[in-house]
Amino acid sequence: MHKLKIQPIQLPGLELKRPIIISGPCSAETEEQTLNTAKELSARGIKIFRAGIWKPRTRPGAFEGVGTVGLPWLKRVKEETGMFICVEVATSHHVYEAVKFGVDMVWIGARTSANPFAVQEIADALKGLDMPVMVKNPVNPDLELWIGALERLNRAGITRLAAIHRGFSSYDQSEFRNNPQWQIPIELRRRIPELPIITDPSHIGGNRELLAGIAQEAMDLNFDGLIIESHICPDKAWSDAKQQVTPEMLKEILDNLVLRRPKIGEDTPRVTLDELRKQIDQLDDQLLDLLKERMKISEAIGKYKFENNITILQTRRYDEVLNNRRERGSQRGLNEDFITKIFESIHEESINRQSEIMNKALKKSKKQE
Ligand SMILES: O=C(O)C(=O)C[C@]1(C(=O)O)C=C[C@@H](O)C=C1
Repeated sequence: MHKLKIQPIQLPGLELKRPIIISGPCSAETEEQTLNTAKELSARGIKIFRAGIWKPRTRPGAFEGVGTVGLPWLKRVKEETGMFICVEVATSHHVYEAVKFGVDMVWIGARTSANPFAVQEIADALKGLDMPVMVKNPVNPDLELWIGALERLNRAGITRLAAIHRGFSSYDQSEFRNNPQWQIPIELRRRIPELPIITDPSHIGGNRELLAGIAQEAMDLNFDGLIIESHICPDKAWSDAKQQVTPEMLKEILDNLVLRRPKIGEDTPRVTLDELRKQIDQLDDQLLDLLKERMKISEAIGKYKFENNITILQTRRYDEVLNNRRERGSQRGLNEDFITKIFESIHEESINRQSEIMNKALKKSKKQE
Protein backbone atom coordinates (compact mmCIF):
# COMPACT_ATOMS: atom_id res chain seq x y z
CA MET A 1 0.00 0.00 0.00
CA HIS A 2 1.04 3.57 -0.70
CA LYS A 3 2.60 5.00 2.46
CA LEU A 4 1.17 8.34 3.53
CA LYS A 5 3.50 11.29 3.97
CA ILE A 6 2.17 13.19 6.96
CA GLN A 7 3.42 16.43 8.45
CA PRO A 8 2.15 18.16 11.59
CA ILE A 9 -0.81 20.51 11.03
CA GLN A 10 1.25 23.58 12.07
CA LEU A 11 -0.68 26.82 11.86
CA PRO A 12 1.62 29.86 11.72
CA GLY A 13 2.40 31.19 15.18
CA LEU A 14 0.34 28.56 16.97
CA GLU A 15 1.87 25.86 19.10
CA LEU A 16 -0.49 22.93 18.78
CA LYS A 17 -0.47 21.04 22.04
CA ARG A 18 -2.64 18.04 22.86
CA PRO A 19 -5.59 18.44 22.91
CA ILE A 20 -5.99 20.60 19.81
CA ILE A 21 -9.36 22.33 20.27
CA ILE A 22 -11.50 23.45 17.37
CA SER A 23 -14.82 25.08 18.12
CA GLY A 24 -17.57 27.22 16.67
CA PRO A 25 -21.18 26.94 15.62
CA CYS A 26 -22.56 24.10 13.56
CA SER A 27 -23.60 26.76 11.03
CA ALA A 28 -22.74 30.40 10.54
CA GLU A 29 -26.25 31.89 10.71
CA THR A 30 -25.79 35.65 10.90
CA GLU A 31 -22.79 37.94 11.06
CA GLU A 32 -23.66 38.82 14.63
CA GLN A 33 -24.04 35.21 15.83
CA THR A 34 -20.79 34.20 14.11
CA LEU A 35 -18.78 37.09 15.52
CA ASN A 36 -20.21 36.94 19.02
CA THR A 37 -19.62 33.20 19.29
CA ALA A 38 -16.05 33.63 18.06
CA LYS A 39 -15.33 36.43 20.54
CA GLU A 40 -16.66 34.38 23.45
CA LEU A 41 -14.58 31.39 22.39
CA SER A 42 -11.47 33.48 21.85
CA ALA A 43 -11.88 34.96 25.33
CA ARG A 44 -11.73 31.37 26.63
CA GLY A 45 -8.49 30.57 24.86
CA ILE A 46 -9.88 28.80 21.78
CA LYS A 47 -7.62 29.48 18.79
CA ILE A 48 -9.28 27.60 15.94
CA PHE A 49 -12.79 28.56 14.84
CA ARG A 50 -15.09 26.34 12.83
CA ALA A 51 -18.40 27.19 11.17
CA GLY A 52 -20.48 25.41 8.56
CA ILE A 53 -21.20 27.57 5.52
CA TRP A 54 -22.50 24.82 3.22
CA LYS A 55 -24.44 22.15 5.09
CA PRO A 56 -25.22 18.78 3.52
CA ARG A 57 -28.56 17.93 5.15
CA THR A 58 -30.31 14.58 5.24
CA ARG A 59 -33.61 15.87 3.87
CA PRO A 60 -34.30 18.84 1.59
CA GLY A 61 -35.95 21.83 3.19
CA ALA A 62 -33.69 21.91 6.26
CA PHE A 63 -31.34 24.89 6.62
CA GLU A 64 -28.55 24.24 4.12
CA GLY A 65 -26.15 26.93 5.24
CA VAL A 66 -25.87 30.60 4.31
CA GLY A 67 -23.36 29.91 1.53
CA THR A 68 -20.64 32.25 0.33
CA VAL A 69 -22.17 35.32 2.06
CA GLY A 70 -20.94 33.80 5.34
CA LEU A 71 -17.30 33.82 4.32
CA PRO A 72 -16.74 37.56 4.91
CA TRP A 73 -18.09 37.01 8.46
CA LEU A 74 -15.39 34.41 9.03
CA LYS A 75 -12.81 36.77 7.59
CA ARG A 76 -13.92 39.29 10.20
CA VAL A 77 -13.55 36.64 12.91
CA LYS A 78 -9.97 36.15 11.79
CA GLU A 79 -9.23 39.88 11.67
CA GLU A 80 -10.91 40.76 14.95
CA THR A 81 -9.96 37.80 17.15
CA GLY A 82 -6.81 36.44 15.48
CA MET A 83 -8.38 32.97 15.44
CA PHE A 84 -7.68 30.55 12.60
CA ILE A 85 -10.80 29.77 10.60
CA CYS A 86 -11.95 26.53 9.08
CA VAL A 87 -14.97 25.39 7.08
CA GLU A 88 -16.34 22.23 5.52
CA VAL A 89 -15.89 21.83 1.78
CA ALA A 90 -17.83 19.39 -0.36
CA THR A 91 -17.07 20.57 -3.91
CA SER A 92 -14.21 22.25 -5.81
CA HIS A 93 -16.29 25.46 -5.86
CA HIS A 94 -16.31 25.47 -2.03
CA VAL A 95 -12.51 25.12 -2.05
CA TYR A 96 -12.04 28.11 -4.39
CA GLU A 97 -14.44 30.26 -2.35
CA ALA A 98 -12.76 29.29 0.94
CA VAL A 99 -9.32 30.16 -0.43
CA LYS A 100 -10.58 33.54 -1.70
CA PHE A 101 -11.63 34.49 1.82
CA GLY A 102 -8.46 33.37 3.58
CA VAL A 103 -9.77 30.20 5.24
CA ASP A 104 -6.84 28.55 7.05
CA MET A 105 -7.95 24.94 7.09
CA VAL A 106 -10.80 22.91 5.61
CA TRP A 107 -12.49 19.64 6.43
CA ILE A 108 -14.25 17.09 4.29
CA GLY A 109 -17.53 15.93 5.80
CA ALA A 110 -18.65 12.37 6.45
CA ARG A 111 -21.11 12.28 3.57
CA THR A 112 -18.46 13.56 1.17
CA SER A 113 -15.61 11.34 2.35
CA ALA A 114 -17.86 8.35 1.55
CA ASN A 115 -17.75 9.35 -2.13
CA PRO A 116 -14.39 8.88 -3.91
CA PHE A 117 -15.43 11.05 -6.89
CA ALA A 118 -16.21 13.98 -4.60
CA VAL A 119 -12.99 13.51 -2.62
CA GLN A 120 -10.96 13.37 -5.84
CA GLU A 121 -12.59 16.59 -7.08
CA ILE A 122 -11.67 18.34 -3.82
CA ALA A 123 -8.14 16.89 -3.88
CA ASP A 124 -7.67 18.22 -7.43
CA ALA A 125 -8.94 21.66 -6.39
CA LEU A 126 -6.51 21.71 -3.46
CA LYS A 127 -3.50 20.77 -5.61
CA GLY A 128 -0.71 23.30 -5.18
CA LEU A 129 -2.36 24.95 -2.16
CA ASP A 130 -0.49 24.28 1.02
CA MET A 131 -3.57 23.95 3.19
CA PRO A 132 -4.13 21.59 6.10
CA VAL A 133 -7.10 19.30 5.54
CA MET A 134 -9.10 17.24 8.01
CA VAL A 135 -11.04 14.25 6.78
CA LYS A 136 -14.08 13.05 8.67
CA ASN A 137 -14.72 9.34 8.71
CA PRO A 138 -17.22 8.24 6.05
CA VAL A 139 -20.76 7.78 7.39
CA ASN A 140 -20.43 4.02 6.99
CA PRO A 141 -17.88 2.13 9.11
CA ASP A 142 -15.36 1.57 6.32
CA LEU A 143 -11.78 2.21 7.38
CA GLU A 144 -10.39 1.56 3.88
CA LEU A 145 -12.64 4.28 2.43
CA TRP A 146 -11.44 6.70 5.12
CA ILE A 147 -7.79 5.89 4.38
CA GLY A 148 -8.54 6.08 0.65
CA ALA A 149 -9.77 9.66 1.04
CA LEU A 150 -6.58 10.56 2.95
CA GLU A 151 -4.49 8.95 0.20
CA ARG A 152 -6.25 10.93 -2.54
CA LEU A 153 -5.40 14.17 -0.73
CA ASN A 154 -1.87 13.03 -0.04
CA ARG A 155 -1.34 12.24 -3.73
CA ALA A 156 -2.50 15.79 -4.52
CA GLY A 157 0.40 17.02 -2.36
CA ILE A 158 -1.53 17.69 0.86
CA THR A 159 0.69 16.50 3.72
CA ARG A 160 -0.77 18.45 6.64
CA LEU A 161 -3.59 15.99 7.21
CA ALA A 162 -5.72 14.98 10.17
CA ALA A 163 -8.60 12.57 10.61
CA ILE A 164 -11.82 13.54 12.35
CA HIS A 165 -13.66 10.73 14.09
CA ARG A 166 -17.37 11.67 14.11
CA GLY A 167 -18.92 8.23 14.62
CA PHE A 168 -20.82 6.02 12.19
CA SER A 169 -24.44 5.93 11.03
CA SER A 170 -26.45 3.04 12.25
CA TYR A 171 -30.05 2.03 11.74
CA ASP A 172 -30.23 0.82 15.33
CA GLN A 173 -31.39 3.20 18.01
CA SER A 174 -28.72 3.97 20.58
CA GLU A 175 -27.87 6.70 23.03
CA PHE A 176 -25.45 8.08 20.43
CA ARG A 177 -26.41 9.97 17.31
CA ASN A 178 -23.53 8.24 15.55
CA ASN A 179 -22.04 5.07 16.94
CA PRO A 180 -18.43 5.80 18.00
CA GLN A 181 -17.07 2.32 17.13
CA TRP A 182 -13.81 3.31 18.77
CA GLN A 183 -12.08 0.23 17.35
CA ILE A 184 -12.07 1.92 13.92
CA PRO A 185 -10.05 5.05 14.86
CA ILE A 186 -7.88 2.77 17.04
CA GLU A 187 -7.08 0.69 13.96
CA LEU A 188 -6.48 3.88 11.97
CA ARG A 189 -3.92 4.94 14.62
CA ARG A 190 -2.25 1.53 14.39
CA ARG A 191 -2.06 1.75 10.60
CA ILE A 192 -0.97 5.44 10.35
CA PRO A 193 0.52 6.35 13.75
CA GLU A 194 1.70 9.81 12.71
CA LEU A 195 -1.77 10.96 11.57
CA PRO A 196 -3.46 13.24 14.14
CA ILE A 197 -6.93 12.04 15.15
CA ILE A 198 -9.48 14.61 16.25
CA THR A 199 -12.66 13.39 17.90
CA ASP A 200 -15.99 15.07 17.24
CA PRO A 201 -18.08 14.51 20.39
CA SER A 202 -20.89 16.73 19.04
CA HIS A 203 -21.74 14.43 16.14
CA ILE A 204 -21.04 11.22 18.03
CA GLY A 205 -23.24 12.27 20.95
CA GLY A 206 -25.87 14.37 19.20
CA ASN A 207 -26.72 15.64 22.64
CA ARG A 208 -24.81 18.07 24.84
CA GLU A 209 -25.13 15.84 27.90
CA LEU A 210 -22.89 13.23 26.27
CA LEU A 211 -20.05 15.54 25.18
CA ALA A 212 -17.89 15.41 28.31
CA GLY A 213 -17.85 11.60 28.46
CA ILE A 214 -16.97 11.22 24.79
CA ALA A 215 -14.25 13.88 25.01
CA GLN A 216 -12.72 12.09 28.01
CA GLU A 217 -12.81 8.75 26.21
CA ALA A 218 -10.97 10.34 23.26
CA MET A 219 -8.30 11.69 25.60
CA ASP A 220 -7.92 8.32 27.34
CA LEU A 221 -7.30 6.79 23.92
CA ASN A 222 -4.55 9.38 23.39
CA PHE A 223 -6.25 11.01 20.40
CA ASP A 224 -4.94 14.44 19.52
CA GLY A 225 -7.82 16.85 19.64
CA LEU A 226 -11.50 17.66 19.86
CA ILE A 227 -13.84 19.50 17.53
CA ILE A 228 -16.87 20.61 19.52
CA GLU A 229 -19.75 22.73 18.29
CA SER A 230 -20.41 25.87 20.27
CA HIS A 231 -23.06 28.54 19.77
CA ILE A 232 -23.72 31.79 21.55
CA CYS A 233 -27.30 30.63 22.11
CA PRO A 234 -27.45 26.86 21.43
CA ASP A 235 -31.17 26.35 21.90
CA LYS A 236 -31.89 28.87 19.16
CA ALA A 237 -29.43 27.34 16.68
CA TRP A 238 -30.74 26.85 13.15
CA SER A 239 -29.12 23.40 12.91
CA ASP A 240 -28.17 20.70 15.44
CA ALA A 241 -29.41 22.72 18.44
CA LYS A 242 -29.36 19.79 20.89
CA GLN A 243 -25.67 19.05 20.51
CA GLN A 244 -24.28 22.58 20.76
CA VAL A 245 -23.00 24.20 23.95
CA THR A 246 -22.29 27.78 24.96
CA PRO A 247 -18.62 28.83 24.98
CA GLU A 248 -18.89 28.82 28.77
CA MET A 249 -20.10 25.21 28.86
CA LEU A 250 -17.33 24.27 26.46
CA LYS A 251 -14.75 25.80 28.81
CA GLU A 252 -16.16 23.76 31.67
CA ILE A 253 -15.94 20.53 29.67
CA LEU A 254 -12.34 21.29 28.73
CA ASP A 255 -11.35 22.27 32.28
CA ASN A 256 -12.68 18.96 33.58
CA LEU A 257 -10.79 16.79 31.11
CA VAL A 258 -8.20 14.52 32.66
CA LEU A 259 -5.11 14.24 30.45
CA ARG A 260 -3.19 11.09 31.13
CA ARG A 261 0.40 10.31 30.21
CA PRO A 262 0.57 9.05 26.64
CA LYS A 263 3.67 6.93 27.24
CA ILE A 264 4.97 4.71 29.94
CA GLY A 265 8.22 6.47 30.80
CA GLU A 266 11.01 6.34 33.32
CA ASP A 267 8.92 8.20 35.86
CA THR A 268 6.00 5.76 35.89
CA PRO A 269 6.18 2.90 38.41
CA ARG A 270 7.27 0.05 36.14
CA VAL A 271 7.34 -2.76 38.63
CA THR A 272 3.62 -3.11 39.06
CA LEU A 273 2.93 -2.55 35.38
CA ASP A 274 5.48 -5.21 34.41
CA GLU A 275 3.93 -7.59 36.89
CA LEU A 276 0.43 -6.95 35.65
CA ARG A 277 1.50 -7.40 32.04
CA LYS A 278 3.18 -10.68 32.93
CA GLN A 279 -0.10 -11.86 34.42
CA ILE A 280 -1.90 -10.88 31.23
CA ASP A 281 0.68 -12.78 29.17
CA GLN A 282 0.12 -15.89 31.25
CA LEU A 283 -3.65 -15.65 31.06
CA ASP A 284 -3.55 -15.09 27.29
CA ASP A 285 -1.39 -18.20 26.97
CA GLN A 286 -4.02 -20.16 28.87
CA LEU A 287 -6.76 -18.71 26.66
CA LEU A 288 -4.85 -19.81 23.56
CA ASP A 289 -4.31 -23.33 24.94
CA LEU A 290 -8.02 -23.60 25.71
CA LEU A 291 -8.97 -22.39 22.24
CA LYS A 292 -6.64 -24.98 20.75
CA GLU A 293 -8.30 -27.72 22.83
CA ARG A 294 -11.78 -26.54 21.86
CA MET A 295 -10.90 -26.60 18.15
CA LYS A 296 -9.53 -30.12 18.50
CA ILE A 297 -12.86 -31.26 19.93
CA SER A 298 -14.73 -29.41 17.24
CA GLU A 299 -12.67 -31.28 14.63
CA ALA A 300 -13.54 -34.59 16.31
CA ILE A 301 -17.23 -33.61 16.10
CA GLY A 302 -16.64 -32.76 12.43
CA LYS A 303 -15.34 -36.25 11.83
CA TYR A 304 -18.32 -37.75 13.65
CA LYS A 305 -20.68 -35.62 11.57
CA PHE A 306 -19.04 -36.77 8.35
CA GLU A 307 -19.22 -40.42 9.32
CA ASN A 308 -22.87 -40.11 10.34
CA ASN A 309 -23.91 -37.78 7.52
CA ILE A 310 -24.97 -34.89 9.79
CA THR A 311 -24.89 -31.20 8.79
CA ILE A 312 -22.14 -29.03 10.21
CA LEU A 313 -24.38 -26.19 11.38
CA GLN A 314 -26.52 -27.20 14.35
CA THR A 315 -28.54 -24.08 14.96
CA ARG A 316 -30.32 -25.20 18.10
CA ARG A 317 -27.07 -26.26 19.80
CA TYR A 318 -25.37 -23.04 18.65
CA ASP A 319 -28.21 -21.01 20.09
CA GLU A 320 -27.94 -22.90 23.40
CA VAL A 321 -24.17 -22.36 23.52
CA LEU A 322 -24.50 -18.64 22.80
CA ASN A 323 -27.27 -18.04 25.36
CA ASN A 324 -25.57 -20.13 28.01
CA ARG A 325 -22.20 -18.37 27.59
CA ARG A 326 -23.87 -14.96 27.65
CA GLU A 327 -25.63 -15.82 30.88
CA ARG A 328 -22.56 -17.33 32.51
CA GLY A 329 -20.54 -14.36 31.29
CA SER A 330 -23.02 -11.91 32.84
CA GLN A 331 -22.76 -13.76 36.15
CA ARG A 332 -19.03 -13.02 36.00
CA GLY A 333 -19.60 -9.35 35.20
CA LEU A 334 -18.65 -9.71 31.52
CA ASN A 335 -20.40 -7.56 28.95
CA GLU A 336 -22.96 -9.51 26.91
CA ASP A 337 -22.03 -7.98 23.56
CA PHE A 338 -18.41 -8.79 24.21
CA ILE A 339 -19.19 -12.43 25.03
CA THR A 340 -21.50 -12.65 22.01
CA LYS A 341 -18.75 -11.42 19.70
CA ILE A 342 -16.23 -13.87 21.11
CA PHE A 343 -18.50 -16.91 20.85
CA GLU A 344 -19.76 -15.92 17.40
CA SER A 345 -16.17 -15.82 16.29
CA ILE A 346 -15.33 -19.14 17.98
CA HIS A 347 -18.35 -20.75 16.34
CA GLU A 348 -17.34 -19.39 12.93
CA GLU A 349 -13.88 -20.89 13.28
CA SER A 350 -15.37 -24.15 14.55
CA ILE A 351 -17.57 -24.33 11.44
CA ASN A 352 -14.56 -23.60 9.21
CA ARG A 353 -12.56 -26.38 10.84
CA GLN A 354 -15.40 -28.86 10.41
CA SER A 355 -15.87 -27.85 6.75
CA GLU A 356 -12.18 -28.52 6.17
CA ILE A 357 -12.44 -31.93 7.84
CA MET A 358 -15.53 -32.82 5.80
CA ASN A 359 -14.01 -31.69 2.49
CA LYS A 360 -10.83 -33.65 3.15
CA ALA A 361 -12.75 -36.76 4.19
CA LEU A 362 -15.01 -36.45 1.14
CA LYS A 363 -12.06 -36.17 -1.23
CA LYS A 364 -10.43 -39.16 0.40
CA SER A 365 -13.54 -41.32 0.16
CA LYS A 366 -14.02 -40.32 -3.52
CA LYS A 367 -10.46 -41.35 -4.29
CA GLN A 368 -11.06 -44.71 -2.69
CA GLU A 369 -14.22 -45.32 -4.75
O1 LIG B 1 -22.24 -29.17 18.78
C1 LIG B 1 -21.88 -29.30 17.61
O2 LIG B 1 -22.55 -29.90 16.75
C2 LIG B 1 -20.61 -28.68 17.19
O3 LIG B 1 -20.14 -29.00 16.11
C3 LIG B 1 -19.97 -27.64 18.03
C4 LIG B 1 -20.38 -26.25 17.65
C5 LIG B 1 -19.53 -25.30 18.55
O4 LIG B 1 -18.42 -24.97 18.14
O5 LIG B 1 -19.97 -25.01 19.65
C6 LIG B 1 -20.11 -26.01 16.21
C7 LIG B 1 -21.06 -26.05 15.23
C8 LIG B 1 -22.49 -26.16 15.49
O6 LIG B 1 -23.26 -25.28 14.74
C9 LIG B 1 -22.78 -26.04 16.92
C10 LIG B 1 -21.84 -26.05 17.89
